[in-house]
Amino acid sequence: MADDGMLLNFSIPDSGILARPSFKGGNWKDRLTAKKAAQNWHTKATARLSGEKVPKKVVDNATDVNRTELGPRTRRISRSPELPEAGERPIKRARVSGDFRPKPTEKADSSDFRPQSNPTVTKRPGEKQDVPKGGKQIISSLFTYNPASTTKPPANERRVDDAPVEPSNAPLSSELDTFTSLGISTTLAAHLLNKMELKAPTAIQKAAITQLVKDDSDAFIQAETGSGKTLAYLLPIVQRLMELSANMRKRKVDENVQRNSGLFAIIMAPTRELSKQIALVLEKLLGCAHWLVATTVIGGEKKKSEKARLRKGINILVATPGRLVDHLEHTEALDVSNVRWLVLDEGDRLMELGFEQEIQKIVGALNLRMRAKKDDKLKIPGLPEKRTTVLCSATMKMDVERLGQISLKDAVHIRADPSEKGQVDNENKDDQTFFAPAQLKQSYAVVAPKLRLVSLMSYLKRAFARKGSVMKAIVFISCADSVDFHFDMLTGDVEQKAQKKEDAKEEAEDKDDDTPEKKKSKKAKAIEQADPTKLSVTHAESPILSPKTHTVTAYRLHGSLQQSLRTSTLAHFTKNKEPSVLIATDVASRGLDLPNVDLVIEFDPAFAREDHLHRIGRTARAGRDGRACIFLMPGCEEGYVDILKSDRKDTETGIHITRQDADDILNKGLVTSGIVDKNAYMDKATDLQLAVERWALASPSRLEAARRAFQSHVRAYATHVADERKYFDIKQLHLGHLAKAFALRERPSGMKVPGLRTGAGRGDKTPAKVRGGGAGGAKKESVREKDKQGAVASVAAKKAVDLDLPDSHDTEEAAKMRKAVRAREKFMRHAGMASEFNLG
Ligand SMILES: Nc1ncnc2c1ncn2[C@@H]1O[C@H](COP(=O)(O)OP(=O)(O)OP(=O)(O)O)[C@@H](O)[C@H]1O
Repeated sequence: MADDGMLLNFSIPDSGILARPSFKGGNWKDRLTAKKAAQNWHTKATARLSGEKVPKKVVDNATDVNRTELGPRTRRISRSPELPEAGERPIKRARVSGDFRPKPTEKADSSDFRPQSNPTVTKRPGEKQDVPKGGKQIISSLFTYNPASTTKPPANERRVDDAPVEPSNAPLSSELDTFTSLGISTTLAAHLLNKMELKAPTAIQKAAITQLVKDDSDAFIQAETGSGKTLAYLLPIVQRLMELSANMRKRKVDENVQRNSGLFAIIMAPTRELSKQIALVLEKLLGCAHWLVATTVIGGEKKKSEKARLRKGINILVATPGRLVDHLEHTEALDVSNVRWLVLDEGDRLMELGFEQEIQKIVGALNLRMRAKKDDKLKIPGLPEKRTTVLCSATMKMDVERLGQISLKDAVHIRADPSEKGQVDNENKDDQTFFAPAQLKQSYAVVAPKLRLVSLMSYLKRAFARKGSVMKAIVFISCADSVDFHFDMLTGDVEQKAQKKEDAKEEAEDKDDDTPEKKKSKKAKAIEQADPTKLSVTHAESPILSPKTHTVTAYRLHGSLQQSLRTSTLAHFTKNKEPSVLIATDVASRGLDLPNVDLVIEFDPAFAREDHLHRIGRTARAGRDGRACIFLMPGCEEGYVDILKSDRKDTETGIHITRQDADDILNKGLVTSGIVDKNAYMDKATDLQLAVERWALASPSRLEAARRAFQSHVRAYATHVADERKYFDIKQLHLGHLAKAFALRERPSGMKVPGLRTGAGRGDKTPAKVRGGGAGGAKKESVREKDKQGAVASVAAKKAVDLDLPDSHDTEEAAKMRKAVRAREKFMRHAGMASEFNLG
């Protein structure tokens, strides 16, 4: 080639072509990594240029640096020669929020938590993101580092769904078992059949009616949930009052019993909901004896209108104990001298809530006024001489015995023996336990803490996927804050379907004159307003649970809601004929008869076995089918299965209880049939989790609600009864993982919730993840001692969570609960049981 005289300028700067760049941007770790990597590359390149051999150590160092700083997923990048060019931004972490996808084959070999300094959460215009203190968020994989299950499902486990079981609480089927054969009048029996569609009595009704219609002895009725105990005591009372009326007519004393003839029966129940429910059944029953008048006196209602009703005259009264005492002391018109039937429904709960003193007062007042009336010439003819007291309770625990001592005398023990249905069973006095209905199909789900939220949603999505398969479900949660969080999440636009639609619409008609700032603030306001964290909203459509074909409505219920709201929520849920789910605390676990509940989910296990039986007893009532599932975490909680297996008495090895695992639940709930990728559920679950996290981060009030829910949940966890705390050991709880189930991306230790009491049971400085191991016996002991002291000091606070104490509304129940807590605390101090803050 000819030389055309061109000169090439190869002059190089003094610093040389391999100048070290200065690094800007990223955090200090990233800058250090990039600097070291570039340094290494520089050394190698200089060596190569000068024809030297590259020292092996340098190569290894580079790899090591990148391995330590960038984590295992970036190893491939660090080994490649694509090191940062001079002036380029350093290598970024591979896993960032938003584009994070778990690899099914991923091996857990580094820290699960990856702090993100710049989370790439999609921020909608106008949305605020409350980034935790220090700007760090933890976005961990759902499917790594989960604790392994300690138990294995038996290989040949029989599916309980397939096994036919005879219902244990159904009406009796023999032709001989009719209401009339028990001593109920044909008028009343006809009314039961025609107006209430009740053909035959249940076993406990048969036993109780037979006894109470003919005898004035006191009685203790014990039967399983949904077996018709309410009618078992109401029917004999109404029957006896109808007879009294007939007697008056016969003797020409009067036409009938009138409302001003006197108060003859008092029914006491521990909660307002239960009182109202009993009053409703009674009202239906009195449809055939309209001259008999019943009413309720319960806390939370207007005393003035109650007084007015009492003044007009009443024959049967349904009451909560506190309000009744109030009227006994302050309402002159309330004359109890004719009371001949006193029923204490849910006796164990009455005692648990600390109503002992009130009951003592009531029984004392009844005795006193009855005695005073004995010689009265105006006595009603046919009225029994003696008062019959009936105590209903599922269990015969110590406190029920105490209640019996206060109120009963030579009582007959009435229980329906499954072997001889309808018999009064006086033999089995030692049998103090009670069982779940036989036809109830039970299962347990072993779900790691991180997977709890997505598993619950997945479970519910599947349950409601087909209209008609599940019409009503109840999800039990340990505390009110957590109920609020889950309700808000289920009714929120988590997947932002509505938001996306609105955005598109707004973009299309973006003709208004608002400045961008104005638009932004409008949107932020709208997001805040749409937030259902306001307590006045107790039911709403659940977009996330509603399939395309139908709508699912979510409800919430807990003790911190105003009474009127609780009542209207329950009424709405009861009347709703469409699929619906009630998220509730134990306020809904006792006695409530909510029709057509097909499924009960114990998302948080109950604080005691009795409560668990009451909860699952909201389904499978009066012979109907029902399903119940309890969520347990891998580890010590799995031991609780033994307790669940003892739920029925008539099997030697315990009941069959089906096991479900999280992957199975996620697969069935999130993956549409036909998808062959067996790990597709992981992607779906991750997307769902991220959607919920983004939703929670999008509003400060939601984030605060999530934090509050998490902290209250942890406190409530510490209040399981002493006997069962080996299964629910707070020291085994992985708080970091659990926080993920509340859509939180921050370390539990740094979490601050305004207005929430500091951690009960341990000092604030105790590490978030409290584990037994580590620092040796002395330290462990001191932590335990601290726990103990904290526990005792805050016993009331713990119990407040346990009992779902309303914070601000000083309701009758709340006052009772506090009183009970104080009484127990005192008792425990005397008995030297300081560490036992939750007696079963
Ligand atoms: N003889 C009967 N035939 C059919 N259904 C009945 C009969 N008696 C009661 N029921 C129905 O059974 C359901 C449960 O009744 P109830 O609430 O009295 O049960 P319970 O034993 O008090 O339950 P819990 O222990 O949960 O309070 C109600 O819906 C009621 O209408």
